[in-house]
Amino acid sequence: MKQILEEIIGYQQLVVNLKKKRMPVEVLKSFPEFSSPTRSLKQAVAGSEEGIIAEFKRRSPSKEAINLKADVMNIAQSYEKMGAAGMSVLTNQRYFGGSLEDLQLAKSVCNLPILRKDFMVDAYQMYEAKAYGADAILLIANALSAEKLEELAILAKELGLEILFEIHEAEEIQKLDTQYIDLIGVNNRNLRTFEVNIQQGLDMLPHLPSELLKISESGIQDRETIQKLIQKGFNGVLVGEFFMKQKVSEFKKD
Ligand SMILES: O=C(O)c1ccccc1NCC(=O)[C@H](O)[C@H](O)COP(=O)(O)O
Repeated sequence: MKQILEEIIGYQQLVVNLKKKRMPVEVLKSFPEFSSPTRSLKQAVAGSEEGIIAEFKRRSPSKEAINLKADVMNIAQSYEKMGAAGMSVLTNQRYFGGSLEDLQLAKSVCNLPILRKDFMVDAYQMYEAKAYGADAILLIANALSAEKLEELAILAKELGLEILFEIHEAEEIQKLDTQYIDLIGVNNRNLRTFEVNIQQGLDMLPHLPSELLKISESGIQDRETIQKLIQKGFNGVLVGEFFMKQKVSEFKKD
């Protein structure tokens, strides 16, 4: 059976090829956000105590429905009030129920830097991310070759987008030169098996470049775990399901 990561990447390339015809890069370049300054996710995380990147996620391949009726504008404003350093918006429709319009709406109602959380496989998606208001993009180490990662990283930088470089194992850090990396995301979820192991992420900390900000991603289900991860040396956390399952009135500062 084809594993989910390969399936998503294959699907993504098909969608990108269709989108390139429907909305050429030249059109994306005419969007107002394309020429607007970006907000720095890196600085926001560095300047915040817990470095929370709160994610907007309606559903997922591992959990299916999480919060299907969630209102992105309401959630974006609530994340900002809660004191999040940044917001992550899943823009993949088929697997996560998200869209670029969600990203655009989130950007329009809050001052948080916004990460486009998606499976980036093609230069076109960098232009798209910038046009719809992203401040940072995700590059997943084990989804692409080192050559492709570098090609996309160079373009992202040219467009003023920051890069969250996601790894699942310490050696994957070598796939992209650190000059391109703004934040390292250590994914606690194995994207092939969906197994979550927060301790494995913690064990990787001493093997990662000390000068880079480190974010623990996925499977974080309570405040105590956030505090533990920060105490042990992560600069921030990326949390989706835990927040998306709460009522916005329950979001707390600590
Ligand atoms: O969340 C999934 O099931 C998933 C499956 C396959 C590829 C990626 C997946 N998630 C993307 C993410 O990176 C997470 O949404 C993010 O780290 C937040 O995770 P969580 O706090 O567990 O919702």
